[in-house]
Order: sequence, then C-alpha cells, then structure tokens
Amino acid sequence: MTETAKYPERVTIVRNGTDGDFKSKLVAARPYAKGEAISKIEGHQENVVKRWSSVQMGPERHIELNSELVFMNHSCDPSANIVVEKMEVVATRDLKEGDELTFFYPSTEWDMSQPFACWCGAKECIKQVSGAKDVPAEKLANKFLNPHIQKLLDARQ
Ligand SMILES: C[S@@+](CC[C@H](N)C(=O)[O-])C[C@H]1O[C@@H](n2cnc3c(N)ncnc32)[C@H](O)[C@@H]1O
Repeated sequence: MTETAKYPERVTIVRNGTDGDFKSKLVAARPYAKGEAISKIEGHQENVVKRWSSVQMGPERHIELNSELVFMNHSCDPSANIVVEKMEVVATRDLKEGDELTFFYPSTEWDMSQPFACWCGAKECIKQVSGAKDVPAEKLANKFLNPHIQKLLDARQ
C-alpha cells in the first residue's frame, strides 16, 4: 500500500496493528462543515484490477487512490462520501479534528473482491460488506450512492 501523504493538512492516518490487520483508520486533521470537500481525488492510478484497496468509479472502472485516502474505513453511517462526479471526498456532517473519516463502501463498490463482516456498530448496519449487489434495496433507500451503483441497482430490480 502506498504511504504517500498527499493531504497532510487535511487528513491524518492513525495506524493500529500491522499491515494486514486492517485496523488502521483515517481521521480529520481539521474541522469540516457538512458538505465541504475534505479532499480532491487526484494522482490516482486508473483502470486497475479490482482488489481490497481499489475504489470503483464506474461500471468497469476501478482506481487506486495512491494516497492516505486508502485508509478510509467503511461505515454504515459514514462521515464522508466519495463523490465520483466531483472526484472529491465530501463531509456528510459537521466534523471535528480527530473524527474518523469513513464512507459507505457499497456507494462505490458493486461486487467487492474482499468482503468482510462490518464492525461499525451503526443502528442500520448492513453487517456483511461485499458490495451493493448483495444489499437489499430497502437498506440502500436512504444512502448516498454514486450513479454507476444506482444504474446497476436499477438493472438488478
Ligand atoms: C481500504 S482498507 C481500509 C483501511 C484499513 N483499515 C487498513 O488498516 O489498511 C479496507 C479494509 O479495511 C477493513 N475494514 C474497513 N472498514 C471496515 C469495517 N467497517 N468493518 C470491518 N473491517 C473494515 C477491511 O479489512 C477492508 O478490507
């Protein structure tokens, strides 16, 4: 995994355990207002093979972020969204310095290469995170979803 710090004034990696434990996280390096861009997505690697660290940006398009953003964990009540149309990470609520930055992985991922049991503990937790293809429509009803995921969901129904 790349360790490049592209946005040191905006986000901070908090390391826990060793690589492969997947216990590390990303936190806000300063406060953000709801709707504010936390960072741009830039300098990424295009059209990679899907893997645990890649992010799906279109029906067949997967990228490697190549930045601290790879440390964003999934949450079913996320503090941020990856907004593909803007190529930005955007705050879903007012955030304080030190708040964890998470996004809802099925908002970008349709069929994940490395599913996992969710630890987020949110009231509406989907429990198993494997991509939007496996999430019942009612559990996605109030979620931010990127257009490629919405399109794939429409085709599933
Ligand atoms: C892109 S990494 C995120 C950063 C990761 N925590 C690390 O330390 O490298 C994605 C991996 O983190 C873990 N992960 C992220 N969010 C999780 C969650 N809500 N529940 C359980 N594991 C999670 C999973 O192992 C997943 O494959």
